Amino acid sequence: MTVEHYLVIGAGRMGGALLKGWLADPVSGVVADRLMIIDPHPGDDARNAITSGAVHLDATASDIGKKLAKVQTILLAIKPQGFAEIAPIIAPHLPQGALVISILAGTAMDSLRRAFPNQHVIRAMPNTPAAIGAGITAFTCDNGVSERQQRTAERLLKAGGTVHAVDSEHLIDVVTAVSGSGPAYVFHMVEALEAAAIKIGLPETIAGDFARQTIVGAGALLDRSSLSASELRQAVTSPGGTTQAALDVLMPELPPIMRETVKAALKRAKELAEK
Ligand SMILES: NC(=O)C1=CN([C@@H]2O[C@H](COP(=O)(O)OP(=O)(O)OC[C@H]3O[C@@H](n4cnc5c(N)ncnc54)[C@H](OP(=O)(O)O)[C@@H]3O)[C@@H](O)[C@H]2O)C=CC1
Ligand SMILES: O=C(O)[C@@H]1CCC=N1
Repeated sequence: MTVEHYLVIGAGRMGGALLKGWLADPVSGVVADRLMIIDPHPGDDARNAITSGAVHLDATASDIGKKLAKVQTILLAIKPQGFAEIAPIIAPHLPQGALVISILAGTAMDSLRRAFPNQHVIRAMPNTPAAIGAGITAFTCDNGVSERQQRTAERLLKAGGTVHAVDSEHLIDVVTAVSGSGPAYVFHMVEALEAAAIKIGLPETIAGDFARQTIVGAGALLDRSSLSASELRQAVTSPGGTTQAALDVLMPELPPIMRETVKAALKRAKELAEK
């Protein structure tokens, strides 16, 4: 059986979250001493992995080709803006037929294919809850990705939570706007609830706690309950009560704002693809 070697290019917040998830999950098949990291300033999770035996590589070192000769699977997790600079430095040293999994928002399959002409490419869109196995990821395969490579990608992405294969690249951009960026929408809701709580008189010392735990508790209930979000909302809402009064304000406003929110993210993904 071939022993798989993995490379992470860009181990900041998202690359770090994923590699932390891999190392915590034996099913991922990734162990520290078969993991290589290229990142001039790796984040905390990657630094911990390096302490545990992962190899920190310098992409410009003269022996980089020798070091990368055994790599079969590469996670590309740099900022989209850095892609044009780093891809030509690394691609010539990657083994022919290796799998490149890109999580770059808006970087099109076409650009990835051109940058890695001798490799096979998967575009995936995870989210930061992957760091605790509670993420959701969509991925799509380019032509030429083998079934074994698709299984490898699913195994790696599943260490971060739920995984869905989608058959169009456009859906990766759509998912980016929904779940990729989505945790930020929820965190902003906590910020807004905290600010509103202070405004109506909750002391600043405890307002953050009440706002945060409201979202944490509601999320956990949503996770564990068999009821839909709509049914759980109705369970809070007594006819003629306080929640009804609140939702009379919120419900007409939030759906159009949410629509504009995801549309702005999708538009930006398409703009990034044109750069
Ligand atoms: N954050 C998120 O929620 C999600 C992000 N993504 C995608 O993941 C990618 C990374 O985002 P995120 O983790 O937030 O960004 P970060 O900035 O946290 O991570 C990127 C890392 O890449 C490093 N880096 C910069 N230049 C190079 C280089 N030439 N070679 C190797 N590494 C380099 C950065 O170092 P330095 O800090 O020194 O620049 C940094 O550590 C993006 O493409 C984004 O679209 C996808 C889904 C969700
Ligand atoms: O903001 C971004 O562009 C990335 C993609 C999804 C989440 N963060």
